Amino acid sequence: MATTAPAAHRCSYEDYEATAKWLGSQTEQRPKMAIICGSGLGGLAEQLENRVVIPYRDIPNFPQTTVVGHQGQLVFGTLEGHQCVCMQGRFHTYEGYDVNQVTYPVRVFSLLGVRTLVVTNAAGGLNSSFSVGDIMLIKDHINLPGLVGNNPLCGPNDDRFGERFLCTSDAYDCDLLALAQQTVEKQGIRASVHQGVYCMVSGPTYESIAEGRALRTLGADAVGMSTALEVVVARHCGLRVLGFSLITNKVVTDDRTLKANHAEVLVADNNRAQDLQGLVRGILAQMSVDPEDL
Ligand SMILES: O=P(O)(O)O[C@H]1O[C@H](CO)[C@@H](O)[C@H]1O
Ligand code: HPA
Repeated sequence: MATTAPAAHRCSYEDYEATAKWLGSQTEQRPKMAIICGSGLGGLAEQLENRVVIPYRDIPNFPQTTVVGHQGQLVFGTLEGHQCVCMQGRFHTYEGYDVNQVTYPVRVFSLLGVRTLVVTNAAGGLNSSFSVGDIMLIKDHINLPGLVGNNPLCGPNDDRFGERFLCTSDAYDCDLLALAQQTVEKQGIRASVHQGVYCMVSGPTYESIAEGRALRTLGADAVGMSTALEVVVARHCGLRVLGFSLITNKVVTDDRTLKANHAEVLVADNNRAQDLQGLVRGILAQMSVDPEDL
């Protein structure tokens, strides 16, 4: 039987606007910051004050989450003085969504007034100095799907969002990264936090031994099945980006008896998600709050 990639799901500017307008009618909160919670990392959204929770199923044009560890709701609220909107659950291409659906919320957030995107993910460690439970501050990415044509910016460019040819050499904001590193020093957690390169693959297969080795040779420190597409779209609409990977497993690069699995990913999240939450909160506490948020 022939298999085909999901047909391109074109979203018009009016679709994004309609979703943003609907969300704007559900809450008076106007967040300047959006946080995407990775697999098993939705706990951050529980920490928001003045929470307004909106299930994805109620939101016009929104996809639905299908992966264990991704709840499927937006949570508006305040974290360390910043008005935020958290995605408790994200979308992946391996679920059958195309790149425009996976990144749909990011453009909606930009229309809502969001200026900073914080992305988090669960990732497999490729760098041999990383341990399970470590945090990686993302300093750069390899957008493997994008490099071979599955880039959300392919197709007609909508200048209302951004320019045709996007530069991604500065995708992860240097100032935010420096602030994150300062917070790491302040919290005394330097031994378990690293800076590194995230490689996005499409999944849902975990890497073969040869693939794991190849990704390491390419220069990746961690690998996952998300994030890069969201970051590309965020940068296209001019958002600043700060990214974190929680290293939930070591990518198998030699021992054939070891097998990665999603249960192991969620267990590691469960054990270490609070460290990541503490770091994100510490960074936000040091970021100046937009006067409009007060
Ligand atoms: O990137 P997030 O959504 O955190 O999830 C990661 O964990 C899942 C695999 O265990 C994949 O979805 C991978 O991308
Ligand atoms: N590979 C790809 N994606 C992942 C992994 C992994 O080892 N762990 C969590 N997400």
